[in-house]
Order: sequence, then structure tokens, then C-alpha cells
Amino acid sequence: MLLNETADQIRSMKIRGAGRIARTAAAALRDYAETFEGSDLGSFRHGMDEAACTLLATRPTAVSLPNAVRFVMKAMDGTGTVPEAQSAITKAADSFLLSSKHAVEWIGEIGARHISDGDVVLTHCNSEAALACILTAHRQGKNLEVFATEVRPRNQGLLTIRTLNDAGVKTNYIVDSAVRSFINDVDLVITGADAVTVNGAVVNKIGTSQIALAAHEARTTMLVAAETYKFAPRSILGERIEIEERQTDEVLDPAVAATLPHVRVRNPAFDVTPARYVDEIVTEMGAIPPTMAYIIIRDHLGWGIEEFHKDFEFNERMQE
Ligand SMILES: O=C(COP(=O)(O)O)[C@H](O)[C@H](O)COP(=O)(O)O
Repeated sequence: MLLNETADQIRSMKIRGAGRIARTAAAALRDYAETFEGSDLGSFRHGMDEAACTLLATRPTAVSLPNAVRFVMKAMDGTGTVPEAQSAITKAADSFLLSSKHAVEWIGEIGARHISDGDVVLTHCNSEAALACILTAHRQGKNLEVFATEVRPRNQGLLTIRTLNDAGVKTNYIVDSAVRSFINDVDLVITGADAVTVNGAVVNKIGTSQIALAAHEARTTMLVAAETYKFAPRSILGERIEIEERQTDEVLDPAVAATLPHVRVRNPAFDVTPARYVDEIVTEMGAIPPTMAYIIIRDHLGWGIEEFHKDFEFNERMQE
């Protein structure tokens, strides 16, 4: 697929979910690099910067996207020829794809240990990482029941219930506003994440923070399943995660909206759950308290403060 087509598919949400978006972007950069013909390293780098920019502009919230793009682009550092740079990019992209796949598998294993036989689990949206925990526990023979929300307005819950149904997991499908009515029947909430900030706040599908509040009030455990490449390095510098606000026609038919001149339709796609409402974040490095986010960013992702200078140079180059 051409890079612009890939970008369109991410923008229109044909490809969605933070992990998939990141893997798709890494593969798109690799494929784009391989199509370059010529020997001028400057032109190659310029083309790669443009491709990175195109991908980064698709959706603003999932931090897995800039983290994946940076990981792949950084591989060009120190290369002296186009073939060298191409091969470094291919290697980095392939290594990201493999480690991302393994991360989800590990999260499944670790998350499944938090699920006991007979548990009722509630999940929101359609998260590979959250589903990995549920499906691993199911494969281990634990008897589970799941509540899955509808996820207005894009109904990602449909994807979730199909997957759960295909695996033979007993599932209840509920509208988003029914969460509080059922929360006392639930032992554990597991969601995914689009971003985790340095203070342990979790950015995920709109409605997650309401579910976390309901879980907190009911003393129901709230787990977040997230690969470490969803942790947001730039939040160390106080940079906020942009919450994507999508087109209003996803919420209300434009013909109806046209009859309501005093009504403004709002459609934020994500919200922020403060760390105090999250019991643990299940990463491929283990389950951690959300307050350990800084350690993940600094020690595991390797983002010391000096890295921001390099990152700044990269951003400057991309804006040229
Ligand atoms: O909020 C969403 C998807 O939102 P959208 O449908 O708007 O992309 C998912 O919970 C996270 O991205 C985690 O998913 P995963 O665990 O698969 O990375």
C-alpha cells in the first residue's frame, strides 16, 4: 500500500487502535524507504521526514504513533549511504513489529494472572492488549464472563464482542451509559490505553474515565493494559496529550444538526483518567503502579532529558 493510502486508512479509522496504528506506521516507513531509488542520502532523509510527517498528522492522541515513528527514524542516525540507511530502517521497523507482537503476548500472560476463575470482567472500546488478557485467561480454562460496552459513536464494541464470541467467551453487550448499573456485578475492569503520561494518567477511548470513576466508587479493580511504547516521553516536559475531536457527523446526522442552529455537537474521541483511579498498568515489563510511568519513560524507553534535544532537531527538520 502507498504511504498516503496508509495514512488515509489511519485517519479514517479503517486501521485503528493504538498498537495497530503504531505497527502500521512502522511498516509503512519501511516500505516507503525500500521504494527510494537514487544515491543521494540528503534526498532520502528528506523523503523519509516527509513520510514521517504524513503519518504523524493522521491522528493526534495515540502516543504509540510518534514513538514508533521516532524509533524507526532514529535508525538512520550515523548511516552514510542510502543502502545503509534503507537497511537500518528495515531492521528497526521489523524489530518494532516483532517486539510489539511479543509485548501484547506478554501483557496477555501477565494480565491473565490478575483474572481468577469465575471473574466477571468489563472492557471498553476494542483494545488488543486488554483482549489479550481476557483471551489468555479464557485459554487457560478460567471460566469468565465479560461485559463489553457499545462505544458510541464508532461502535468499536462490535469488534470486541465478535472476537469474544468467536473465542467462545460468555459476553454481555451493554450501552455505554449502563456501566454503573452493572459495575457491582463486575470483579475487574480492563481497558487499553492510547497514552500514559509521566504522572500515570491514562488517555483512552472516551468514556474510560467515567468507567474508572464508577469502578473506584464500587471498589472494583481497574487495570490498564498498555505496551511501554504508549508511554508519553514528552509529557516529562509538560507537553499535554492532544485529545482528538472528530467530525460531528459521527454523532448526529448533519440533516438533523442543520435544524438545530443553537446546538453544538461535540465529539472528543478520548479522555483522561487520573492515576489515582487506576490500580495497575499491565505492561510487557510487568504490572506497575501508574506512578512508575517516569521510570518506564526514562529507563526503559531511554528518554533522558538530552533526548529531547535530538527530538527537537528532528521536529525542526520535519517542519522545514
Ligand atoms: O481507545 C482505543 C482505540 O481508539 P480508536 O478506535 O479511536 O483508535 C483503544 O482502547 C486503545 O487504542 C488501545 O488499543 P490497543 O490495545 O489495541 O492498542
